[in-house]
Amino acid sequence: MKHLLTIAGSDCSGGAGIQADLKTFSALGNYGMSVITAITAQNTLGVDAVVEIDKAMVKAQIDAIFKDITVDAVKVGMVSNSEIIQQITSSLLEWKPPVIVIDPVMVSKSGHHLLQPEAKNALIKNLLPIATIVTPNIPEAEVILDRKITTIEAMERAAMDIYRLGPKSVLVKGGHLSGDAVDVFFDGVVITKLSSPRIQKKNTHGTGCTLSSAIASYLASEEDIILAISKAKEYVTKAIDCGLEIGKGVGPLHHFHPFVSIQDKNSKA
Ligand SMILES: Nc1ncnc2c1ncn2[C@@H]1O[C@H](COP(=O)(O)OP(=O)(O)OP(=O)(O)O)[C@@H](O)[C@H]1O
Ligand SMILES: Cc1ncc(COP(=O)(O)O)c(N)n1
Repeated sequence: MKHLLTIAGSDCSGGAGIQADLKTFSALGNYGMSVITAITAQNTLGVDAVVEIDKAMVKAQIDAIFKDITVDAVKVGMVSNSEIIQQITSSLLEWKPPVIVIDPVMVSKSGHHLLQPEAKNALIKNLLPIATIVTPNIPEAEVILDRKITTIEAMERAAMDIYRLGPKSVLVKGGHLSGDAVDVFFDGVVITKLSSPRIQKKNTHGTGCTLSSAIASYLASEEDIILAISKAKEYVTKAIDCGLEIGKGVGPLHHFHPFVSIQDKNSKA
């Protein structure tokens, strides 16, 4: 069992953020821990309110974990503002976890800004360079590079250009294009495309959070990075396929234990 830490925002409705991350860590057999950067009041319909946590409290949470417990991998999600970003960066540089997955969360599926506009540069200058892998979706890659991305070829160029900003590798996620769900990975040498059939289901709240947490889980187990991403994509694909009809809007994914078949889980859902 590996020790996984998520540094992210809380989603009280349980579909995204810290809650999705912890469910993913557990489903993949790991011990999950959390540092909360913001509390959101949200549900399957949208985000009603956000309270950011003071950077001193973010630091205190990180220190409390690292001075006591070995951390095998960290996933960073919603980070809100530049003060919190700078704090997380300096804390991670101090404690040096072996794996850092950065999911540069900017806007919720429902359209609410989760990263303040002033924080974009801090995210690019501070957090991206310490990432083992950064996992932008297409709208996030567009904000990072300040240009439109509408094709898989443009995703490939985007992965290479984001790599130049300093992360060890980049995965540009294709959930926002049409056709097959194709993600593009670049490790500085080779482009690898990972494709899965697009599932025509509406309950996809928290797909990005789930994928990045699953990547962190598999990297903690020292999987080869392409194998880790492939396994994580397989996990998120199954979780979308079993998405739950909970709430009146875009419902959450179903986090299931890999040893339990989807059919068993469906009959219980
Ligand atoms: N309908 C779908 N069918 C199959 N795979 C999907 C679908 N939607 C997204 N994916 C996959 O889910 C993963 C997350 O991608 P996506 O682009 O949705 O991230 P995201 O926008 O950051 O998610 P979110 O903001 O909902 O957390 C990727 O591997 C993507 O290819
Ligand atoms: C706390 C938090 N973190 C991340 C997301 C992104 O997830 P989605 O794009 O599915 O809304 C979210 N809605 N809330």
